[in-house]
Amino acid sequence: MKLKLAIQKSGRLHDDSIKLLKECGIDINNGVNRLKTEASNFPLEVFFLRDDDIPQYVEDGVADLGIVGENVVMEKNKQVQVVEKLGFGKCRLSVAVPKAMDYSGVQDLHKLRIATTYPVIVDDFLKKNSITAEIHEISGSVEIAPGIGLADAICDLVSSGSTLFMNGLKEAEVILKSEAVLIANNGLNAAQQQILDKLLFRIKAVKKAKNNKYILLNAPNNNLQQIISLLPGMKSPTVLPLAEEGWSSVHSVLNENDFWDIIESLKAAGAQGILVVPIEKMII
Ligand SMILES: Nc1ncnc2c1ncn2[C@@H]1O[C@H](COP(=O)(O)OP(=O)(O)OP(=O)(O)O)[C@@H](O)[C@H]1O
Ligand SMILES: O=P(O)(O)OC[C@H]1O[C@H](OP(=O)(O)OP(=O)(O)O)[C@H](O)[C@@H]1O
Ligand SMILES: [Mg+2]
Repeated sequence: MKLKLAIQKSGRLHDDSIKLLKECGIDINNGVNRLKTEASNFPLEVFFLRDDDIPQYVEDGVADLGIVGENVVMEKNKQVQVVEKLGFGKCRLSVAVPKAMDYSGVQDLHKLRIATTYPVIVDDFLKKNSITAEIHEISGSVEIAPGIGLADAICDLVSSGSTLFMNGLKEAEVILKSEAVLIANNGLNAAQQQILDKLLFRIKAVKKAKNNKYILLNAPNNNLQQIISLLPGMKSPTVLPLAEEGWSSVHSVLNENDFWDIIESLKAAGAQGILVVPIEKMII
């Protein structure tokens, strides 16, 4: 028994999808132009496909699992379950208008022609806001549409905003925020579910590790309690005596988000020789 996983053949999600599998300890041979491969050390077969097709394949059971953006899951609207957010491919789907346009709110989209590759999501957004506009579906290079007179506004993915900027557009409305997700067929049997659980266990350990750092520091014993109180740790920090009298080595795990604030407080409390090390896997 093997699970079949569909990932993007090439494009924004390809490399990170392969990297995630590697970090999960799954070896796949993804030679150039291969459209299908098997993991050598995990019950997984990998298909390389256009991302737009992945939700349909997962609904049909041609693939059991898929890695796609939430934007594609919403647009395709197939019967699949989203099992895990993967933390990469982060972007937003936004409406953008020409920089010179006087835009003050969604009502300004009324009667405009909007070019997009996301007609379903845009239609839904317009309906929810009671706006009547003309959706012009195109399959790529969306940002160029207003500049060549094809549309008055667009709806497309944005991350840095540089594509909008280069095409003389400005972001007007964020319709949704998206990242890559693992989707699964709704009818997995018990044996398939067991493999998925095994994969999910590894993905969660990799994700957790990415959000955390291992920290080591030297603390003067006379301020040890204060320094320990600043460090959460998985259970509680490890404290070891240093060879030099009056000092201890303190080890702990810190969340990336709290990181800089805590480092500053630690320094202020007399901590020295602070080392911060990435964690490869983290199992709680
Ligand atoms: N600029 C971006 N920054 C971050 N993530 C992005 C960005 N653009 C797209 N993505 C995410 O990556 C996914 C794939 O984007 P890509 O541009 O490679 O799609 P595509 O051109 O439709 O590829 P395909 O050839 O597979 O159909 C998008 O659906 C989205 O979830
Ligand atoms: O805000 P930015 O950082 O500029 O990113 C946004 C651009 O990225 C995506 O296209 P991509 O570069 O993946 O090319 P594509 O047209 O081949 O999908 C998206 O369709 C936007 O055009
Ligand atoms: Mg596509």
